[in-house]
Order: sequence, then C-alpha cells, then structure tokens
Amino acid sequence: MTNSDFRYAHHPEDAKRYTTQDLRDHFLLPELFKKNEINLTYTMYDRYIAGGAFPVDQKVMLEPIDELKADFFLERRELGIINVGGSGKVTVDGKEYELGHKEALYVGRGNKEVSFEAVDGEQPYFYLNSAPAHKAYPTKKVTKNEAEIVHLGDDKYSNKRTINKLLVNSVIDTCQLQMGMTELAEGNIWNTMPPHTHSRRMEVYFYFDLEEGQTISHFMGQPHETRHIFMKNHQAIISPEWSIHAGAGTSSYTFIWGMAGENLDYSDMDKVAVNELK
Ligand SMILES: O=C(O)C(=O)C[C@H](O)C(=O)CO
Ligand SMILES: [Zn+2]
Repeated sequence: MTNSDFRYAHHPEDAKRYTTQDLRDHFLLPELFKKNEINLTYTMYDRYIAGGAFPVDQKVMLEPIDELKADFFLERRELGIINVGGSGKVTVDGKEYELGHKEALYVGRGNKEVSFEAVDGEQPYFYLNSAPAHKAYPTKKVTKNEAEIVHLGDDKYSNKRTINKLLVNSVIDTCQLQMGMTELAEGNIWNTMPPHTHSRRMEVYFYFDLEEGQTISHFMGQPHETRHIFMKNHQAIISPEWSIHAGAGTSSYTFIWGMAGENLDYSDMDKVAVNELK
C-alpha cells in the first residue's frame, strides 16, 4: 500500500508566527516507515515528494498516489532511493538491484513497476525522494565508492563531517533531483554550520543513525528569524527555499539531504556567517 500526505508551501511572513505545533504540522515528516507500506508526503515545494518504503515480510509496490493523477508513479517523475537499514532489494521493471546499508539507486522517468523487498533476513529502510522529470535518464545504483566525497568542518567547531554526494550531476544524470548523505564524525554535533539558503532550490533533511534516547535540534527560518524543531531518529523535515537548514544533535548522527528546483549546482548557496544569525 502507498499512502500519501499533502503539504502546502508557506510564506516566511506567515511562518514566523507559527507556534511550535504549527511548525511541526507544516514542516516535520514524523513517520516515514510503516510495516509493509510506503508512506509519502507530497509537498508544494517544487512538487517534491519524500517518504519511506518499509518491506518487512511482504514485497511492497510503489503505486501512483492521487496527487499525481498518473497511470504509474514514474510517468512524469524521477526517484532517488537510499537504504538506511540492512540489505534489501529494489526491482525496477523486472531488473533487480540489491542495496546495502547507505547505498543509493536513481530510477529514471518512465519505469512502470518499482517494488521493495527485504532479503537474507535483513531489515532494509528505504528512504525515498522524487521530483518531476522532463526526461528519462538511466536507472543506476550508486555506492559510496562512486560518490563525490567532500570533507568539511573542524573538531574545534564541533562540525567535522563527510559529505557523500550520491545522486548528483557530477556522478549521474538527473533532471532536477540531487541527493546525498552527510556523516558527522564521532563527537561532532553541528551540520551545515555556517548555514545557507538557496532560493533556487528547496531541500528535505532526513536524520538517521541517531542513538536511542537522543535528539536533534533542527534550525529553520530566514537567517534573521530562526526557529528550531526537535527531531527523532528516522524523521524528515522540509526546508523551504527561504529557510536555513542546519542541526545540532545531542550525539553524532547521519542525515540525507535531497533537493530540487531551478538548478543542479550543489555549491549554489547563499552563506550566512554564524554571528549574523538571529
Ligand atoms: O553538512 C552540510 O553542510 C550539508 O550536508 C549541507 C547540505 O548538503 C545542503 O544543505 C546542500 O544544499
Ligand atoms: Zn542546502
């Protein structure tokens, strides 16, 4: 079964009046993994979709959700998948791809049948992002060995981290989707600090590998009008194009970023100095 939830886009002047609960209702994706289901959120931010496929003891099929008014999910879309659990299998129009922990698959527009399964008694957690696509690019598996790797940050500033650019245009062809994974070094807690906005692209952050009982404070809002949302392991958050997106954990963690919009230029960011934040 494929479920969907819907989120409108927001004006920053409205969002600054939101209560804690309003912010959570509008931007947080609290539950991505439901047993033997696919749980998606369709957003009006570049019509981006984020969610999870969680096959436990059944194969689960990606079905066309109502919002698409399409005969099949990828009729006009592309899909990015990153497995954050044990090994699992994704089948795309009869071709099987085994995805291990932290391995990614890009699925191009036009593929009719996509299904997810657990294999070898392991439990995969497939994180999914999808954006409208104008062209059919080849389906391709990408591992950390093929990724573009960037080391950023410093122990001194508690933000030492590795950016694994997996489904980006220096690695594969995509229409507008970009996805990758940022791993915090042990003892470091800050991601994306100093922060940035990019009005050319929206973004979704999905946090995982967070120790049981710990939390991440995710920061959003315009740089002069910030807010925070406390998040748990396996939750995602929408970042509007006007918003910073950064987080600090009470322990180290990993997160997946996914974006779509006007360009495919990862480095197109409007950076904000930390002492300018309000
Ligand atoms: O830790 C970071 O810095 C990031 O991972 C930044 C994201 O990749 C991003 O925001 C890309 O626009
Ligand atoms: Zn960003």
